[in-house]
Amino acid sequence: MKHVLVITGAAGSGKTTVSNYLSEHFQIPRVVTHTTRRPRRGEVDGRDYYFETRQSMGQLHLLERVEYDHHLYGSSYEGLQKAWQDHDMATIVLDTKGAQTYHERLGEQAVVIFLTVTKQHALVKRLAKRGDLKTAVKQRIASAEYHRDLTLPDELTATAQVITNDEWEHTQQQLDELVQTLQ
Ligand SMILES: Nc1ncnc2c1ncn2[C@@H]1O[C@H](COP(=O)(O)OP(=O)(O)OP(=O)(O)O)[C@@H](O)[C@H]1O
Ligand SMILES: Nc1nc2c(ncn2[C@@H]2O[C@H](COP(=O)(O)O)[C@@H](O)[C@H]2O)c(=O)[nH]1
Repeated sequence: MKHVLVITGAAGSGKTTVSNYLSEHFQIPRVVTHTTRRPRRGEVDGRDYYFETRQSMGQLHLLERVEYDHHLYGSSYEGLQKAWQDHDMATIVLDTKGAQTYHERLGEQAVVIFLTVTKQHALVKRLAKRGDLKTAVKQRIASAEYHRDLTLPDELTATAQVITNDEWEHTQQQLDELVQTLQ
């Protein structure tokens, strides 16, 4: 059975870091999603996201679409099929609303990983350390979506793999174990 590892959690919890690790160490491809937000420093169109306008976003054939911190984000079934073409596993980085949609639509094929940290203030520190502009961090942590994504939705508590990403070595160990069980 093909699987998609749906990596979710609050901003700064380490979703992209986890996806990059799985790509580098296990060659698991990431589904590139679409957004109307502007690229951050170093982000590349087609690698990190497909950067869209509201108009071009409206023309896409999407599996799900959300509004997060005043911007649109969406992922397509075609993107998932493309990642699955040569691999039995793929990753996708989503907010918790998107993670619920994948759980509902794909059932057991969607393995949800919810990332959290013990101390919430670590998230803000990590966003600043990543180089995000102060104003962008302020806006992000003031958003309703940021607060919502600090908690795993009730619908996912029975099935999601919860990883407390305080110490990277421990996170890595849990990811290695998870990948082994799915291979
Ligand atoms: N266990 C960890 N310990 C310390 N720093 C970490 C850890 N995991 C990730 N980071 C760092 O935290 C920052 C945020 O990580 P990342 O970009 O992966 O978060 P994210 O959940 O994808 O955030 P966003 O939703 O805002 O895109 C990065 O600079 C990353 O290197
Ligand atoms: N439901 C979806 N969520 C998505 C998608 N692509 C990214 N995301 C999530 O949005 C927030 C904000 O991302 P950022 O890159 O601006 O920090 C974050 O939680 C992402 O995981 C998507 O296609 N659908």
